[in-house]
Amino acid sequence: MSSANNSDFTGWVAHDPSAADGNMQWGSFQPKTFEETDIELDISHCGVCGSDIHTLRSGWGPSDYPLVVGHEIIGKVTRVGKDVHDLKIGDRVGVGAQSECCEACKPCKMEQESNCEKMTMTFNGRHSNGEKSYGGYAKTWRGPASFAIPIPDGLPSEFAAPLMCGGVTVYNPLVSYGAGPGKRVGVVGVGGLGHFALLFAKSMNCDKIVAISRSSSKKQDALELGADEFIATGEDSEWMAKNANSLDLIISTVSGSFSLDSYLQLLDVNGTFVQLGAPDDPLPSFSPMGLIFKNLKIAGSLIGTRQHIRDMLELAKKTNLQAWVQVRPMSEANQVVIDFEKGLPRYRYVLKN
Ligand SMILES: NC(=O)c1ccc[n+]([C@@H]2O[C@H](COP(=O)([O-])OP(=O)(O)OC[C@H]3O[C@@H](n4cnc5c(N)ncnc54)[C@H](O)[C@@H]3O)[C@@H](O)[C@H]2O)c1
Ligand SMILES: [Zn+2]
Repeated sequence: MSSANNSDFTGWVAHDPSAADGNMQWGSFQPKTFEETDIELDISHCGVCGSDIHTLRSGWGPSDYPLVVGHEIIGKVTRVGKDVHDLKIGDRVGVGAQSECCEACKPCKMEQESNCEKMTMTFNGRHSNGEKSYGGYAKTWRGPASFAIPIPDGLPSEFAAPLMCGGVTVYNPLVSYGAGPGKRVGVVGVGGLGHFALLFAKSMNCDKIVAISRSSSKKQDALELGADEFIATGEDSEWMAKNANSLDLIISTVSGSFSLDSYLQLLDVNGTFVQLGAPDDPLPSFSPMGLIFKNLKIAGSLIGTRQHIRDMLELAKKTNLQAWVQVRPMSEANQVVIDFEKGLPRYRYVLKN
């Protein structure tokens, strides 16, 4: 690993889509200009999210290379701009998938800033000053203090890191769609987001939690994570009929293509299907009949607000949430990306400096 000059930061730089095959280069990159509303972090941990991989391979359209991914960042504050009043050097904070908002658009005024019309994504985005945003597969992070959330004492950094994106992305729709007593919740896709959805649905005391996966290889894990039942869609051709009308809310974390029709059959009257996974390609068409006859709703949801993050961190601390993380050295990031693509994480890799 070579050292960088004073003005540059050092991290895993992706130069083209081959980065997703484990071809990121350790080297220097130019962070945004330091402004008085900014902080710098000495990064201790960064979770590995499916969105990192989509972006590395330009799956959502051409990425803005060179880039540094990673938006589940935990670090200690090492520098504070003059206009930052609520953070100080030494504080332990987290930065998730969003690192800036405009404060002026309709969603921002509704305190729904995670849907800001001009939002800055933590990597592969642009700050309000026009400069590129760089993520957490690095030594140092620089950006606005306004999206750095203090981590409650007692919550380990390796658990806090993946909560910053993976955790809040499922926490938001679970809360927004009333997960809790009286609700039967299905979770499709038992990966990073999915495992958090099972853990949180359990801590919210839902009536029934059902994990839905293609094979039964994760059945035992899902039951330990809080599922009451498990459906292996690839192993039982009768799964839709057997489980029809059995759920009120489905949280789909599926990152690839899937048939919406089949999952809608599992919803009971007035049920809601929330899509969180963001496949590279559009989904196959579906029949509106399934929606119409049961008054179903299809929703999407993007990460969560700062208040969601704060509330979630408190819940995680209060319930002693045990995320299933595998801590790997930052130096192994390329191998970690390869392993992620193979579907090996159980259930979230966290890079540690
Ligand atoms: N909406 C948001 O704000 C938001 C935030 C973070 C991540 N995401 C997206 O969510 C998705 C999941 O992210 P992750 O970090 O949990 O990834 P992950 O790879 O850990 O989990 C995805 C899971 O879906 C499973 N899966 C894939 N295709 C499937 C199918 N057809 N049927 C059933 N299961 C299937 C995979 O095996 C895997 O277990 C990604 O697309 C990511 O970009 C969205
Ligand atoms: Zn993410």
